[in-house]
Amino acid sequence: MDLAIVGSGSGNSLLTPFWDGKQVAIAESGVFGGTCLNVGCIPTKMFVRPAQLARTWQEAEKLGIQLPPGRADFAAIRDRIFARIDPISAGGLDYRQQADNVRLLGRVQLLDEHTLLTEEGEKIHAEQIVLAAGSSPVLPDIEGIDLPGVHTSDTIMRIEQPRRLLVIGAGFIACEFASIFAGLGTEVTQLVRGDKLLKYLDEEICEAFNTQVDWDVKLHAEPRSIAAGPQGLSVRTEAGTFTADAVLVATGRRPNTEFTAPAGLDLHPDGRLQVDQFQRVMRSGEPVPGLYALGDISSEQQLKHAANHQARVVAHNLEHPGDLREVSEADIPAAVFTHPEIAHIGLTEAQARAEIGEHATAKTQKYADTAYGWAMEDEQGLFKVVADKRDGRILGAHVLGYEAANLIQPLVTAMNLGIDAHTLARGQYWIHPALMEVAENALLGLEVPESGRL
Ligand SMILES: Cc1cc2nc3c(=O)[nH]c(=O)nc-3n(C[C@H](O)[C@H](O)[C@H](O)COP(=O)(O)OP(=O)(O)OC[C@H]3O[C@@H](n4cnc5c(N)ncnc54)[C@H](O)[C@@H]3O)c2cc1C
Ligand SMILES: NC(=O)c1ccc[n+]([C@@H]2O[C@H](COP(=O)([O-])OP(=O)(O)OC[C@H]3O[C@@H](n4cnc5c(N)ncnc54)[C@H](O)[C@@H]3O)[C@@H](O)[C@H]2O)c1
Repeated sequence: MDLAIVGSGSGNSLLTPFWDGKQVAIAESGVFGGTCLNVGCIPTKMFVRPAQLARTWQEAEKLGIQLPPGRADFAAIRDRIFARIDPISAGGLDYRQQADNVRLLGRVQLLDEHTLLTEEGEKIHAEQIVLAAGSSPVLPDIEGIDLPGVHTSDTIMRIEQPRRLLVIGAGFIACEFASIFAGLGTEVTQLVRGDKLLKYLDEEICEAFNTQVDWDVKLHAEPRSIAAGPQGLSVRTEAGTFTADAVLVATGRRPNTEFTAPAGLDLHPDGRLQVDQFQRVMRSGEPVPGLYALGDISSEQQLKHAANHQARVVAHNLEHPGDLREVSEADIPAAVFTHPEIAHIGLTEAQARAEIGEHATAKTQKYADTAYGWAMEDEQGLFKVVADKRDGRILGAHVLGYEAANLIQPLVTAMNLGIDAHTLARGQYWIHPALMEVAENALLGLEVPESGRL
């Protein structure tokens, strides 16, 4: 083989026309297409949109429009989503099966940098290998975790709508599903081990999010056990026992590295593979030529746009071993598609103050204080920018509210392309009275040097 790829998620995008006519193997132990397509970003966001629509009657009422509260047909939504997604996965698999030069394998082990071992005991030799095997949910080791009705993100989207749902965890996945099911009419109780949801956020945004969510949250409620009874599934915690028809466990994801154990590769303390700036996998502190990794198996941020960028770098490096390209060191933005929505990039205000002390400046602009915010009668939205007073360098941006994931993008552009805060604010026209003016106003509120632009 010229190339073997483990994982058909982001790994599947590596097969550019360069590989036509060369011998390639793709190993996939699960559903073709990986997490994002089948059980991750795409189906979740296809549930987020109807959950948002089901909530619009509340905003409409504020503006003088009486709409009936949204009533979701969960089964129809679920079936529509998977009727669209499942054929894409099946089509992707079929396309690879039809290709003369591609061999499809099931679960494999990595024996060394050139050898995979299939479950049937066949050794596959490849000149170059890419490890793109992703990550899997981590489950707490408690009694009842394997009861029917206890789900992870891998299964929760295919169930019948529960009347009551318990969500365990306080991260991205737990919050997004709590928001989806609450929007679609399920009674959601989120059980949180610590004292807040999404604790890694900028403090001000975190506090606003925690006070604005429209489902029930129980803090200091680490699960001890789960039991099935006549009323449903009961989760016992130090804050009491909670009962529902289904339980979602969203307590983190672990990189899938077990299959690489025979090859003795270097791991970070959090379990992901160590890679160098060219995405080459490390062993005994040295990069292994021709062995690459990308995506959740080696990324600090388990995000699809990070995996996609790394896949472009790896695709180049596989094709040009004598002209390796480095992965970008730019800050990676992220969004949490909850109600309210959140987006962020770079340093929080507290992190900036810890790094540069009094040189840090921050400005939070409320959506409510812009013209479009008046039109929306918005009471929730916040747009925060963190910068360095000395040169106006933008260090971070944190947005909470309507369309946060879209509204943050100019700040991502500025940070990635090195545009300072005043130049970003005054170096362009901002359409009036679009909601995007909230970013302009936040930028103009920072204590930063003027760029000379008016
Ligand atoms: C519920 C959920 C929502 C998400 N939402 C977002 C979002 O909105 N935005 C965002 O940016 N990110 C989101 N993510 C994260 C995103 O899905 C992942 O970062 C991304 O899909 C990782 O891609 P990957 O190519 O590394 O791995 P995957 O797409 O997981 O591909 C790895 C594949 O390798 C296979 N595999 C594993 N071991 C072996 C083996 N030994 N042999 C053969 N095959 C093997 C697996 O079956 C899997 O199909 C979400 C994740 C989840 C779970
Ligand atoms: N919109 C997005 O971009 C998006 C959406 C979903 C997932 N993701 C990616 O997937 C990754 C994994 O998401 P996640 O939410 O599973 O992980 P996470 O690490 O963000 O959150 C895990 C949560 O589980 C809690 N927890 C851990 N062990 C526990 C235990 N024993 N009992 C109770 N609580 C426990 C933690 O305190 C934390 O709140 C994210 O880091 C993110 O990169 C991204």
